[in-house]
Amino acid sequence: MFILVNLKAYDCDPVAIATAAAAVGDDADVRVAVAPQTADIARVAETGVETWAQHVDPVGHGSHTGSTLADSVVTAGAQGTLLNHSERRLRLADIDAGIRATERAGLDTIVCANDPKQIGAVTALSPDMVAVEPPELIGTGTPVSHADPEVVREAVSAADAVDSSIPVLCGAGISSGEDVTAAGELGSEGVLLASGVAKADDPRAALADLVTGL
Ligand SMILES: O=C[C@H](O)COP(=O)(O)O
Repeated sequence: MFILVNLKAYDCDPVAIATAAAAVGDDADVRVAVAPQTADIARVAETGVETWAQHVDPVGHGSHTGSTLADSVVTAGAQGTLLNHSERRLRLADIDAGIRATERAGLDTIVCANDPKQIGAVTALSPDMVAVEPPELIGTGTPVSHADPEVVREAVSAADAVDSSIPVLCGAGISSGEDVTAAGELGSEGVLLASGVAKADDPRAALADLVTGL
């Protein structure tokens, strides 16, 4: 299982969480990555944890004030980026252009989608991975793997029908090892989570709990 912790814009210590994530991942031999704010990518990457961007813009070098380039996050130390997160929606053409920009930069992509139909559509654009996240469960602490297992199963089927080589992750409300195990049993090859770690009183303990069943 791949565990990607998205720190969003939460008021947390990205370096402390990254350091803990690297240690927990190493100890458990589980792939654990952290997606901090863009401005924190370099110092998070310096901890040795696998580092992801939360978003890049579908543009190259040029007159694009305020844009985040795929090349720039690679230079800062990112290995991959989320695209089309529920809180950073893109038009289909921009998702496609974003994936092409990441390919040129050598950056992996996880394209997020709300539901199985959208998962089928974005899988057709050939990202490295896709992630299904029902928006109504994001940040609730109610795990998608328990609250809506069918959406995970159907997302896996929808992606498989288009390209079975593209792994499907799920996210929303995931906060425990039990949730991660349940996600795996539904066919998910990873989880995308945020508040369960970023808002935890003890993020290291929260991270350790995530890998307990793996
Ligand atoms: O990127 C992460 C997802 O939006 C899930 O967020 P959450 O774990 O706070 O529900």
